[in-house]
Amino acid sequence: MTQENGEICMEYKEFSNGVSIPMLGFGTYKIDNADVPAAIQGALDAGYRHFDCAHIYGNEAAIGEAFEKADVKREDLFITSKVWNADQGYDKTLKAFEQTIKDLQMDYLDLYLIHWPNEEDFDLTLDTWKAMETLYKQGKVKAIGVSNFSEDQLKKVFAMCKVKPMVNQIERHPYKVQAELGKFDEDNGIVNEGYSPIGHGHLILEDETINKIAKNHHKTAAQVVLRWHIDTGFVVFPKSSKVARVKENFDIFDFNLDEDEIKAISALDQDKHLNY
Ligand SMILES: NC(=O)C1=CN([C@@H]2O[C@H](COP(=O)(O)OP(=O)(O)OC[C@H]3O[C@@H](n4cnc5c(N)ncnc54)[C@H](OP(=O)(O)O)[C@@H]3O)[C@@H](O)[C@H]2O)C=CC1
Ligand SMILES: O=C1CO[C@H](CO)[C@@H](O)[C@@H]1O
Repeated sequence: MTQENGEICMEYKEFSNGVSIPMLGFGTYKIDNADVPAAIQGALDAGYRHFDCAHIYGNEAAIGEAFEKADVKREDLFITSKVWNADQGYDKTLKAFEQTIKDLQMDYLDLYLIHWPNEEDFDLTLDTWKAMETLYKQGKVKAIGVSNFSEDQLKKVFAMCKVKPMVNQIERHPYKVQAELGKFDEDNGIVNEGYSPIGHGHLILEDETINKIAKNHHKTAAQVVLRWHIDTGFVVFPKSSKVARVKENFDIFDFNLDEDEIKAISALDQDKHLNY
């Protein structure tokens, strides 16, 4: 669905509880505190309203400060954060959440995620999920989900949960298409989010096939890759500290890829991890 939001053109995806998320957001990993004010203002000016944050990124307080100073209403923003590995467990998660909303200067989050599963002690992760459910029931978060979870780990959550995860945020780009897990998520009513959507700045933007398609559309390789994500149902949030790129990455709502182009990009899959 495309919506005209004043001047802003955006596509949205709906969670199983009816809450909708803008399919294009802004990633905040590796944005230095000193660069946060300009980055957040630049992203707002370009039209972004969805911001992907995390306690471990070390910049939530600076991001909160930037929103406080910006001319934007809280209800117009979609804010995600994630509970870090060291904060897993029921009580620690509730405490970590309070720290995150204090840093962000907000009284609720739109989406809260478990950042990583604990593979050695998955019971701890299941306790963490119980805390996510508590936050959801208390109305402190509009939606809850996970990140970096496999199909097996999701099945273990399904077996104990009262509220199913609404999101799985996973590494995803043309060299790591995640077809199987993406389909599993979709079949189970979980919205897919793709992190490092342009390969964390590695390789993807030099790819010959992608550049050929980009040339045909008079678009850049980054724009074509972001369009591919959205056309294949993934929510994305590229990061850039450069104003021109922040704008370029948002300028993807005036074209679509045809079926052959989508197939050609998906065929580039090498199951290659690029988030290094
Ligand atoms: N859940 C998880 O475990 C993880 C979640 N994430 C989330 O995903 C977000 C995005 O992923 P990230 O790893 O940052 O990688 P991205 O795929 O967004 O790539 C970011 C890199 O690409 C460069 N770049 C951005 N736009 C362009 C462009 N148009 N042309 C050329 N280069 C460009 C940036 O450089 P420059 O800034 O210099 O422009 C930066 O080096 C993160 O910020 C974070 O919010 C990321 C990793 C793990
Ligand atoms: O989101 C991410 C980026 O930062 C973290 C580490 O600092 C990663 O582990 C994580 O996946």
